[in-house]
Amino acid sequence: MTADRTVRLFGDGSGEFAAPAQGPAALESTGLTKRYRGTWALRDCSLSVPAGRVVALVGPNGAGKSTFLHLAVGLITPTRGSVRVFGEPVGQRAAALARVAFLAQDKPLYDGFTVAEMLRFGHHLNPGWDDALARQRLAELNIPLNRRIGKLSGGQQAQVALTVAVAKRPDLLVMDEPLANLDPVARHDVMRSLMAAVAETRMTVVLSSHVVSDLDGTCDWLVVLNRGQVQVSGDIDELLTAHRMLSGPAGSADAMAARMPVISDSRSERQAALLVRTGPGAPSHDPRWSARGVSLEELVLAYLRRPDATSLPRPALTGY
Ligand SMILES: Nc1ncnc2c1ncn2[C@@H]1O[C@H](COP(=O)(O)OP(=O)(O)OP(=O)(O)O)[C@@H](O)[C@H]1O
Repeated sequence: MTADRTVRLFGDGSGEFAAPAQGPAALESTGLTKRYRGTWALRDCSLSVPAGRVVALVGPNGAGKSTFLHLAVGLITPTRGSVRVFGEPVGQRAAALARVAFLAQDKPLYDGFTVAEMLRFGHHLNPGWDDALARQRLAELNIPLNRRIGKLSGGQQAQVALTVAVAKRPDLLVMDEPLANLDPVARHDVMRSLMAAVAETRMTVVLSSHVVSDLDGTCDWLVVLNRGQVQVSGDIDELLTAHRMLSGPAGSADAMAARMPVISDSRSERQAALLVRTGPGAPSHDPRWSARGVSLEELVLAYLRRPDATSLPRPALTGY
């Protein structure tokens, strides 16, 4: 028996990752499918997010992000498949949802309440409420308790909504577009205060966003949803390590592209740039070609432009 129960399945150059196998996943979906009348909002989504991660759920409009998050917190029921939170099936046991806080796209605040009244409301509804944490956060943010929610700026409202969610002391915090409608400074402030809360509470966070650059440097796990399907799920550092941008003569681009999975391929008359997935089994480079690392944004955009390309974990083998 090895101490690390993760079994690495690298070796064939496919660049696919083994899923970590320690403890129950914070969030796990199996064949998750949701159909609204004629629309398949989500199709056969299987993924697993380890506990303690900060997960970026990205995808274009209509990709199924909100549907996935609503299924994960039991607000809607799947057409097929299932979701588990810390090993407990969502929808069958209240225990799963007691550990979850959900921040919906339209922030769940009451404009007519003062901030203090909002805290009292949160306290009343949540047995695990941490009032000291809520008040400390709001004091640090200089948000007055006697101000009506409707009179706060958009950024302050987002901070109050985040504070209410964090004060529930969830093990899993799920947020649907928490940065939508915020200016760049407010987006940065909300992410910074989210990271402070994560450092303090060690909760797992899943947040959706359109703006990948907002998530870069703060999230450590990436899920890309596209057209209702999971295209990418994995540790961001591992994903970045496993992808390279290759540049070289267009004349030998076909030969290079045949060697490894190409996620994006852009060519001019003389030059070619290939974003590829490499792996330990990948062949060494042709000296006429140069390679560089990719940014998270480049990686996400490349996959979104190639809906048929995937980078998903293989099943982890435990106990061997
Ligand atoms: N209640 C509903 N009834 C019918 N169709 C729906 C419903 N909710 C979502 N859909 C459809 O399901 C698909 C996925 O929608 P969803 O809102 O989950 O995507 P999204 O990635 O969150 O999009 P956005 O980034 O625009 O918020 C879309 O085609 C949408 O029109």
